Amino acid sequence: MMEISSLPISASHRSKLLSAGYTTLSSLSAVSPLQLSRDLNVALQEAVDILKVSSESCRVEVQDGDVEFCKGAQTAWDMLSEEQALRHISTGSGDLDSIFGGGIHCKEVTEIGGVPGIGKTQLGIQLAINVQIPYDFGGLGGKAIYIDTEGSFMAERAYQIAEASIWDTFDNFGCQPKEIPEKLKPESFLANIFYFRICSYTEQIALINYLEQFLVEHKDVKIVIIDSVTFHFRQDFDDLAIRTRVLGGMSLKLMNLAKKFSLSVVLMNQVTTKFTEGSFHLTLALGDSWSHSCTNRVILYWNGNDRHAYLDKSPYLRPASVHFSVTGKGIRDATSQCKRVRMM
Ligand SMILES: Nc1ncnc2c1ncn2[C@@H]1O[C@H](COP(=O)(O)OP(=O)(O)OP(=O)(O)O)[C@@H](O)[C@H]1O
Repeated sequence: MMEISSLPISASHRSKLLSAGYTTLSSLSAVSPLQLSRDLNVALQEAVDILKVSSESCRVEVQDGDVEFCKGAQTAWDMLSEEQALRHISTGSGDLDSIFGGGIHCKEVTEIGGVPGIGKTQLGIQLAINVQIPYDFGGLGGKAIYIDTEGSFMAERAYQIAEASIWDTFDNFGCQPKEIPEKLKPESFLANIFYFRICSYTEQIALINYLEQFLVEHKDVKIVIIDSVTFHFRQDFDDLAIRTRVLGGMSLKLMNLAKKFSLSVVLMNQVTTKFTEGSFHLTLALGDSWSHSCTNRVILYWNGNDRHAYLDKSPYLRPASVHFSVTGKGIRDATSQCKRVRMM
């Protein structure tokens, strides 16, 4: 029977496992991440990572070529406890976080739709920064992948948002500027965003197929942002049936990655106008063919001069609408005074 000593994990995790009585891999097969994090007194994410390594090492050859995974059963109570213990990624606005149920959830695909200029890219950059807030300061201490299909990501803007986010986080904890650790500089935050510029739908499909390998090599990535997910599919695809099939496959892959790597996938999407019941409504680009692609969907829209967000789809939260703003510091609770015409 395989021993804990053969697991490719850190020496400190190995000794914590042994001290807590986990001596064989099979002793880990039925334990939930939450239970393990309590037993070992480590962060939930560390427990998830240990269990992932353990289940990978626990593959047994059953017959010629057949491989089976030894996995313990998980109860609904374990699932709920895990979900409650998982940290969410803050949008920078408490109000906006509230309609997502406390921020953007890991293990889920969240779609954010809106008209040009409403702030989708700003929100994407903010999330790529906020996912890096250290664990001790209420964040995930993760890294980000930013897949830019439109060329709208601005590194200079990311620097500004990082500076403000670092300052606000430490300020909330009553820290003085000199107490901010050296490694928590905007430069380091930018260095933790893996940026991919995509210029066609074939590049996008190829990158999504490659993502799993990249994530295996970069396990600390906790968010993948695609801005915007449908841009090249709207521009370059003529055959609608094939487009629907390709998009369906892509969204399934993204959902699986979110679950497997316990990370959040955020898909930015354009909205278009649709004429129904005698009036124009805003609908997400690619409409019905794309409607099952995400777990949660939020639509950003103008209401007079104000930016609002509407929770359009969620498996467990009721529809809600909040006011938010885009400021020099990034996404914040509403204060915006900018002038716009009503669009929804
Ligand atoms: N430094 C800043 N200070 C305040 N507001 C800003 C700043 N930078 C950008 N904005 C606001 O964000 C808007 C642009 O938002 P963003 O690029 O995120 O829109 P978008 O929804 O991604 O649009 P598109 O679909 O065209 O990419 C600007 O019009 C401006 O109102």
